[in-house]
Amino acid sequence: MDAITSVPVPQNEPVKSYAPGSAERESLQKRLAELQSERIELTTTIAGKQRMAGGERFDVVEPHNHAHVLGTCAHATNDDVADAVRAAKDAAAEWSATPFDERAAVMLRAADLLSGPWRDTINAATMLGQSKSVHQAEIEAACELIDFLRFNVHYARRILAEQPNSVPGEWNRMEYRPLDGFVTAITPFNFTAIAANLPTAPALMGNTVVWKPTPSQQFAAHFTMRLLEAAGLPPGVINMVTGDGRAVSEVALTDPDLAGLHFTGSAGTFRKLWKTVGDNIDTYRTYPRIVGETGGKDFVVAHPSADPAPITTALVRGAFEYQGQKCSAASRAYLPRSLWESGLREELVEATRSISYGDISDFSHFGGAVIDSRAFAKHKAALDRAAAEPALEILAGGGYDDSVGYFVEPTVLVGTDPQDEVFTTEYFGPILAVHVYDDSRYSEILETVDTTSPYALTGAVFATDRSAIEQAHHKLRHAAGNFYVNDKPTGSIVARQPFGGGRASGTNDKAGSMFNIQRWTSPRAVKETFDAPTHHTYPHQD
Ligand SMILES: NC(=O)c1ccc[n+]([C@@H]2O[C@H](COP(=O)([O-])OP(=O)(O)OC[C@H]3O[C@@H](n4cnc5c(N)ncnc54)[C@H](O)[C@@H]3O)[C@@H](O)[C@H]2O)c1
Ligand SMILES: N[C@@H](CCC=O)C(=O)O
Repeated sequence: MDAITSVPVPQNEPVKSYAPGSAERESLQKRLAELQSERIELTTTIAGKQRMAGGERFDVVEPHNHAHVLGTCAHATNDDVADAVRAAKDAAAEWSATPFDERAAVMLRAADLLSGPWRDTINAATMLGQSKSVHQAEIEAACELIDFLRFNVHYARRILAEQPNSVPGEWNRMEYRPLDGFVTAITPFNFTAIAANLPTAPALMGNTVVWKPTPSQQFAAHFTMRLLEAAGLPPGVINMVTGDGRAVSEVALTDPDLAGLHFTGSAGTFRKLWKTVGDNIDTYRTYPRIVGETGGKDFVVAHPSADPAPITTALVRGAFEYQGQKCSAASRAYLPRSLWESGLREELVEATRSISYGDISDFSHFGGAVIDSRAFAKHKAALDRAAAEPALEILAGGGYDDSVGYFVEPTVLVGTDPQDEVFTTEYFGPILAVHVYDDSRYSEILETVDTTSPYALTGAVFATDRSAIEQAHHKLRHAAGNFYVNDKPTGSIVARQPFGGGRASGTNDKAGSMFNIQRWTSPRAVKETFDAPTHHTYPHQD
C-alpha cells in the first residue's frame, strides 16, 4: 500500500477490578480452573513449529502449591538453539522487507486479542505459574503488555517520521533498517509483559529474534507465543527456546550474526552475558547492541515534614506487592525519628501483619508465594541471619514455610547500621529494611542513600517541605532512573513513567519508550543529488 499512514493513538489499557460479583471475575476463575486441570507440554517454537527441547526434562509448578504441576518442559540443547538461530536468519529477509504497517498490524492485533479473548488465559497463566494475585497479574500481564504493544507502534512511527533536512538540488532521507543480523531476547520470571516486550520490540522494527524465557515464567510465555501466532506473527520471526539458557549463551550469543541482546534479569547474569559478547567481539559481523535492565535496591526516604499516612501505604505496597519480587520494590527505607516514634512504627507493623499470602486462586489474598526453592532458600538464609544479628531487629514477619508453597512472610527489619547487607543486597523477596535517622541528619542520610547500594533503579522521597524535595532531587540525581515524589517506587506505567535505571541497574534504555525502540534499528542515510556536479574544481581556483 503506497500511503503515509498514521497509527492508532494509544491510550493506557484500563485496569479491571475483578471485584466480587463482576463478570470478569467469574470468567477468569473459570479459566484458572481449566488451566489447573490440564498438564501441558511446554515446547520450543522454532520456525513456527512446536517441539519439546532435547535436553533434560523438568516440571513447571505452581509456586504456592509446588505439588501441582502445570506443565512439563525441557532444557534447550545446543542443537535446539542452533535451529532457532537458523530459523531467525532464514526469516530475516522476508520479515525485514515486510512493510512497517504490516508488522505493526500484527502487534496491534495481539494487543486487541489480549484486551479481549486472550486476557483470561494470559492472566490465569501468570497467576498460576508466577504466583501473582489477580490485581498484580492484571496490571502487567494484561494492561502493561497491551500498552507495550500499542505504544511501541506509536513510538516506532515517530522514529520513522524523523527525517533529515533537504536543500534545493538534493533529497535526503533516513531509512530505518533492522539490525544486520538477529536479536537474542533473554527474559526474567517476574513480569509476563517484560518477557513479551523483549522479543516483540525488536521484531516490530523488522528484526528476527531468538527468545529465551526463564523456566519459572515458561507457562505464561507458552501462551504468549500462542497469542502472537493468533495475531498473525509469521513463522521464524520470534523463535522461542526453553530452559536455563546455557545453550543460548554458547550458541546464540557467540554466533557471528548476533546483532543485539535484549535482556532483563539480575545484574550478575547480565554481566556474564556481556562478558560472553565481549569475549567474542572479534568474531561478529557488527557490534551487537546490548540493552539490559537489571536489579535494584530501591529506596524510600522520608523527610520530617512528610505526611506519615501515605508513607505506610507506599512502604507496604512498594515492598510487599508481588512478594517483593519487582525490580522496583521498596527494599530499604530511611525514616526520621520524629515520625517513627509518633506512630509510624506501629502503623507499619499493623499494616504488614495484616497482609496475607496464600493460594492466588483464592482472591482474598494480597499475594502468593516466592517464585521457587532457590528464592525461598535465599530469603530463609537472609531471615536467619537477621534473627542472629544484634544490629537488626525483626519488627514484623520473619517466618517462612515451604511445606506447601514457597511462602515467606512480609518482613520488616530495623537496622542501626546503614551499611548492613540488608541495605545493600537485592534479596528480591518480601523483606524491607528500615533505618531510623535523627531528624537533623536529613542531608547526611541522602548521602547514605546515594552511596550505599551499587544499584540506581527506583527511589522515592516523601516530604511536604519543598526545599527538602529539591535537595533530594539534586542529591539523588544518579541514584534512581525512576524517581518518585510522595509516591511508592513501584508501578510505572508505559508512556507515563518510562522505566529503567543506571549504575548496576542497567543500560537505562527505558522500556516502553522511543529510546528503547530506537536501539533496534540501524538507520541508513540516503542522499540523492538531482544536479550532480560535472567539474571537480572549486571557485577559489578561478
Ligand atoms: N530493571 C528492570 O526493568 C527489571 C525488570 C524485571 C526484573 N529485573 C531483575 O531481574 C531479576 C529477577 O529475574 P530472574 O530471577 O529471572 O533473573 P536471572 O538473572 O536469574 O535470569 C534472567 C534470565 O537470564 C537467563 N540466564 C541465566 N543465566 C544464563 C546464562 N548463563 N546464559 C543465558 N541465559 C541465562 C535466565 O534463565 C533468565 O531467562 C532481579 O534482579 C530483578 O531486579 C529487572
Ligand atoms: N516496571 C515495574 C517493575 C518491573 C520490574 O520488575 C514497576 O515500575 O514496578
